[in-house]
Amino acid sequence: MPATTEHSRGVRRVAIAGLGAVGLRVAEALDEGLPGCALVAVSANDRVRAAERLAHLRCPVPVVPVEDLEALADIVVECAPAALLPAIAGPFLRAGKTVIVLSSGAILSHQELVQLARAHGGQIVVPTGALLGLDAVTAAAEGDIRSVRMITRKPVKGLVGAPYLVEHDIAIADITEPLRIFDGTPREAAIGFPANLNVAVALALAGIGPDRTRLEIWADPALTRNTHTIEVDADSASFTMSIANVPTDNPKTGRITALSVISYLRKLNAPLRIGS
Ligand SMILES: NC(=O)C1=CN([C@@H]2O[C@H](COP(=O)(O)OP(=O)(O)OC[C@H]3O[C@@H](n4cnc5c(N)ncnc54)[C@H](O)[C@@H]3O)[C@@H](O)[C@H]2O)C=CC1
Ligand SMILES: O=C([O-])CC(=O)C(=O)O
Repeated sequence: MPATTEHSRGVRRVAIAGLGAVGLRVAEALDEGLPGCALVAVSANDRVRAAERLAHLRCPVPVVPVEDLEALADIVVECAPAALLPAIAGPFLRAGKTVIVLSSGAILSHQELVQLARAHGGQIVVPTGALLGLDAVTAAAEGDIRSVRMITRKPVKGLVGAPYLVEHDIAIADITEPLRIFDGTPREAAIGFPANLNVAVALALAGIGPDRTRLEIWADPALTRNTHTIEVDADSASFTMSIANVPTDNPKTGRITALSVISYLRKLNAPLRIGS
C-alpha cells in the first residue's frame, strides 16, 4: 500500500462556532480558498443574521446549533463567547478531533477538556491569536524559564464593562492619563477580564503557567490599539516583544487574531511550513 502523503489525506472539513469579528474573517478566507480545507458549517447566536453575514460568500454554508457541528466537520474553530467553550469543544474532543480555541482564558476553568483530548486522541490548538512569539516561549520552556512578564495597554473602550472593573468599582470612562487597573496573574485576569486577556492565558500556557506569569493591565485614553509587551528571561535566551493590534469592529479584538487562525489552517497542508 502506498504511503499516505499530504496530498492524499483529503480535504479537512472546518466548522466555525461564532460568527463575530474572528469567525466571519476566517469564514471568508476559507471561502476564498485555503488548500486542503473546506468550510462546511457555522454556528451563530442569531441564525437569520448569520445567513445575511454569509450571503456574500461564493459557497454559503448552513448555520446550525453548536451541538450539530461535530457531525459535519473534522475541525472546529471556537470563536464564540468564552462560556460556550465546553459545549463547542466537548463533542469534537470526544470524537478525537481538533478544536482551535480562541477563548483560551476559559481553558483554565475547563481543564477537563484537556483530559478529554488526551483520552480520545483529540487536540486543542491555541493559536498565537492577538499575541506574538509563542513559538519562542514554547521553545524556551523546553529549557528553564526564570520569569515571564506581560504588560497590556488598551484603549478605554476595549476594557469598559470588564467584571474586574465593576467588582472593584474602578471607573475608567473619564480618565485622562494612563491608569494601571490590574497587577496579578493570568489566572486572576481570566476571571476578571474574560473578553480581554485570552492572550495572557495563552502566554502562560506556553511558558511557566497561569500562577507564575506576571501581568499588568493599563487603560490608556491616548491609545487606539491594544498593545502587549512580553518579557521573558530564560536559560536559553532573554527576549522582549511587543505588538500593537489594529482593532476590528469589535474594539476588544485585534485584526491579527483571525489572521493567526487562517495562517494555522494554511500551514496544515503546506509543503513548506514556517514557524512551529
Ligand atoms: N486568543 C486570542 O488571541 C483572542 C481571543 N479572542 C476571543 O475570541 C472569541 C471571539 O472573539 P470575537 O470574534 O472578537 O468575538 P465577537 O463578540 O465579535 O463574536 C462572537 C460571536 O459569537 C456569537 N455567539 C453568541 N452566542 C452564540 C451561540 N450560542 N452559538 C454560536 N455563536 C454564538 C455572537 O453572536 C458573536 O457573533 C472571544 O471569546 C474573544 O474573547 C479575541 C481576540 C484575541
Ligand atoms: O487578549 C485578547 O483577547 C484580545 C487582545 O488583547 C487583542 O486583540 O489585542
